This record gives sequence, C-alpha cells and structure tokens, in this order.
Amino acid sequence: MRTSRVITAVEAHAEGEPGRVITAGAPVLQGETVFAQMQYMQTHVDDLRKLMLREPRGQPALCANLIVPPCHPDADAGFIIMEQTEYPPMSGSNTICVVTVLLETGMLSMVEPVTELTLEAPAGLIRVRADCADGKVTRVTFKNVPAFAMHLDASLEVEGLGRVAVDIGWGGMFYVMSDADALGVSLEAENGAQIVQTSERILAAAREQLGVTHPENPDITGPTISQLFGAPTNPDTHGKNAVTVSTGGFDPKRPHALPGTLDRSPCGTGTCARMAVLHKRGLLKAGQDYVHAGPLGTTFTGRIEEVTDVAGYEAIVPTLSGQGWIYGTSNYTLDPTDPFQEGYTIGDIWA
Ligand SMILES: O=C(O)[C@H]1NCC[C@@H]1O
Repeated sequence: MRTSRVITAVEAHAEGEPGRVITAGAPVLQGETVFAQMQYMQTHVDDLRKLMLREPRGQPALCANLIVPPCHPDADAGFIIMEQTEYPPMSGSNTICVVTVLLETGMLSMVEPVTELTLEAPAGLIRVRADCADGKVTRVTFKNVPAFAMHLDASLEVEGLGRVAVDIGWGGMFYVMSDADALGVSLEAENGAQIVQTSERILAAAREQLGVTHPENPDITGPTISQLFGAPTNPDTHGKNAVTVSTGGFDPKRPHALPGTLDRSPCGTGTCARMAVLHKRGLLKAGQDYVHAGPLGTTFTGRIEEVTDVAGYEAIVPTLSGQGWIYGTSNYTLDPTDPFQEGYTIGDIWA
C-alpha cells in the first residue's frame, strides 16, 4: 500500500450529529492561539478539511475536529472545528464529540464520577464538566462563550419566499433564525429537503442584506448558518429546531439542489443563539433550563448561567449539555497517485 499521509481519527456523534475527531496526521500549524491556527489552516492547509469531509472519506452531513496542543496555559487541549463550508469558531456537538473522545480514549485522564477540563476552541476557553461512569462519558456540560442577539425581527427579502422576519444572533457561530410556522414549514425530519432549501434561501438573503461582524473580533463575520425554530412537540422539551449546515449554499440556477444538510443534533451553538434571543425578548430567565429538540428527537439542555454584556450587546453566558458516543476508529491514507488529493463532491447529493 502506498500512502503519502496517514490520518488517524476516532468517529463520534453527539445526539446524532457526526463529529469525526482527528487525533494524528495533522499538518504543522502556525499561530499563537487556536484561533490563529484555525485561520492558518483555512488559508494555508485547507486540504485536510476537504479530504476528511468530502467523498470518498466523508459525506455531506459530517463535521470534523482536529485536536491540537493548547496555546493557552489554562487549557488541557485545543481543537479546530471543520465543517463543509467553514471553520466555525465554536460548535456544541463538536465540543461534545471532542470531550468524549479525549476522555474515553485516555488522551486526557478520566476521573469518575466527574472530570473537569478546559478546552481551547477558536472562540476561546471552554470550561467543561464531564459526568463519567465505568469508563464512559455519560454527559458533557460546557460553558459556552457569551451569546447575544444582534437583530430581532429584521425583515429580509428572500428569493421565492417574499418578506421574511428573522433574528440574527451569536452562540459561537452567527445564526439567522426564523419561525417555521410563519413560513409554513413543518419541522418533521421527513420534510428535511424543504427545510434545507428554505433555510439556505434565507441564509443567502441574510448574508447579502444583514451581514454582521462580531463586535470583539472583526475576523468573525456572518451569518453563516440558519435555524428554523418551532413550538415543542414533546412535553419534556421547551422548543424544537432544525439547523441547516451549508454544503455549498443556495444557488438560484439550481433551486432544487440540496444546498445543505440538517444538523442531526439539536445544535449547541444554535441553541445558545436562540436562548439569547428568547432572553432578550423576556421569554427565558437566568437559571431556567431550556430543553431543545432536534430533528431526530434528541435533546440538548441549555441554561443561562449569568447575564453579561459584549461590547454593548446584552448577552447571556450559557451552559449546554448533551451526550456523545464513539462508533469507530479509522486510519485514512492518501495514495500519491490518487487523482482526488482533496476528495471530491458531485451534484447528486452535494450542492
Ligand atoms: O452543535 C453545534 O453547535 C453544531 N452542530 C453542527 C453545526 C454546529 O457547529
């Protein structure tokens, strides 16, 4: 077997959302912070993201994470998140996958019944509490970066939909959020194609008409991801959502192509952004649990720990919890004569 690279990964999912965790085979990254290293990856060595997420090693609904040594002295490990069209500064499902892999493989020591650790995500330091029993991580709870709303009830002109009211908020990624009922879109998973097409049209319009920049980091712009929200369908939950992760974005020339995939989980950063909006509207208070269901019916539980301020925006400091499961280990190779050195996408299931 000939190979120019060997990449070792542990395959995991968090409440259904796959987040491959790359543990070896990474390029040498430059940068004094994990955020700077993420930017270096994006501009200099984006081939690893493409190789892992595209075919034949990946699939449209896959996310990946690269474990890196932390730059911050308080952190136990760093990680860089890779999705189909971006390097998000933070991600809930991916954080849960990373913590589960670090502890269940022994890369970091597990202490039962509770392991406390700190991760350096590109967005900053993330304090984590992992409940552990018999060598298994049974729940991951992390304190996210502060979340806040930047626009409430803004009006967008959306191709094929007309005027749509949206909220734009930050929860570690910038979300454009709209009410599924008002759009006449059912959030049932079997309606996934319509959810994805509607969401990506709204995202394209929001990027054009309501672009935002993080008030404390001008290198973070958005929105980059869309969320439709709705009333709970299960009495044990407080809300339901469907988040669409772009795989290429809405293309007016191919209006029926699937431009993204549903987040299989209830979306951690999306839940935090939604909680920030609910708090701003006076509908969610500090200390209240917010149980959010995703398209598979699985849940993440968010909670507002405190209220703060981010450059003049009223913000919440949320915790989020959920569970992750490992489902395999992989060694990926790359034959130097393989014509697809960065993998490939093709227009049947990819935008
Ligand atoms: O849980 C989250 O925050 C996310 N899941 C995939 C897309 C987002 O990064």
